[in-house]
Amino acid sequence: MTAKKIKTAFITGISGQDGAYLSKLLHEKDYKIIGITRNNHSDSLEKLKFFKIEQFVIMEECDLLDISSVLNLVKKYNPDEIYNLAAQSSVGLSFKQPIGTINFNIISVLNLLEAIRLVKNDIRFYQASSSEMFGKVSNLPVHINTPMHPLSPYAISKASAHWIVVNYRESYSLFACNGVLFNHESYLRSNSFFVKKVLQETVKNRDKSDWTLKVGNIDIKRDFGYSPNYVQAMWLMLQKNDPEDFIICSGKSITLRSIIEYVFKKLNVSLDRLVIDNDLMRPTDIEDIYGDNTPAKVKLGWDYNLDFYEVLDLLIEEELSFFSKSSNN
Ligand SMILES: C[C@H]1O[C@H](OP(=O)(O)OP(=O)(O)OC[C@H]2O[C@@H](n3cnc4c(=O)[nH]c(N)nc43)[C@H](O)[C@@H]2O)[C@@H](O)[C@@H](O)C1=O
Repeated sequence: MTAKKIKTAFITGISGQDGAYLSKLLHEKDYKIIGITRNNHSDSLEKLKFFKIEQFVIMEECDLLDISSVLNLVKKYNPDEIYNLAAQSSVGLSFKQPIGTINFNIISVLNLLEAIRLVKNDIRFYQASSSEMFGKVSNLPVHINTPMHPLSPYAISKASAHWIVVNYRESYSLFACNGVLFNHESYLRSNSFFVKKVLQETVKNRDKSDWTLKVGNIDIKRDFGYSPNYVQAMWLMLQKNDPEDFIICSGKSITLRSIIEYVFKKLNVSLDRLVIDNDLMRPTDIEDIYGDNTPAKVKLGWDYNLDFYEVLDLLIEEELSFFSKSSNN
């Protein structure tokens, strides 16, 4: 009997929410995981520590804007798969730092694809593409071929990176594909994002008499899902016989206001605590967006049927439980 080959995977952006859930998944599948971060600070390991898997990940510091560093790393480990999750991922920040966002989110992808092309062209490449690139859509649900009208520097950077991946696939026959993920949340989401901010602030401050929740435009709609399930789709995409781009979403949009109302009601918080702050509004924002996940379900066998209110129930429970643990310490 031949021994099963251990696969090696690079995960760029391993310190984020998806990096942690994907590491957990690949660890369960016996991968050798190389985690790539911009700087090897101890806080890069925080989310891996949450799952107690930090000792199973080899961490490497690498500036993805520097092609020599990327080439050296690919030569050193000869990975089978690269999951590119690294990005300046905040849409809001991209309005303040458009050049940095566009520069990093495009050149890092080009460098990784060039390294694959030059060093080992059978490495399978996953790009974290984003629903933001569709922007101002006139027909819903969004499909993979829906025309793009990006509404932010972040969205422009993700649209460019998306087409670079398609171009490398078509020009050099690389196994490179885009997972176009819609908003997806979890306990490990950074608190600069809307859902985590609402949950964390409300759980932490609900008993304080002078606390208010300040938010921007909440009369818009988004298609929200659950991160642990979305990273499964990333892995499934790289196990297919042929590379293909997929929309990964729940298929339904809900208003941000309804999320706040739901969380406040569950936690017995009065809506008087809600304050709309114009400083938190973006120059442009998507009014409503949701996608069609049928191809992912049919062709990848991706299983997703969660309603976002079910996800919220789970997240509220987790937030309450970790908050009470941290207050008791
Ligand atoms: C798919 C996409 O998903 C994420 O991008 P995002 O949609 O910008 O995520 P968010 O949670 O920051 O905003 C969601 C919505 O909520 C509105 N909003 C209102 N009030 C606040 C507020 O107070 N804070 C924030 N952050 N947003 C607010 C805000 O204007 C926006 O319409 C990233 O993963 C990104 O990398 C990605 O690819």
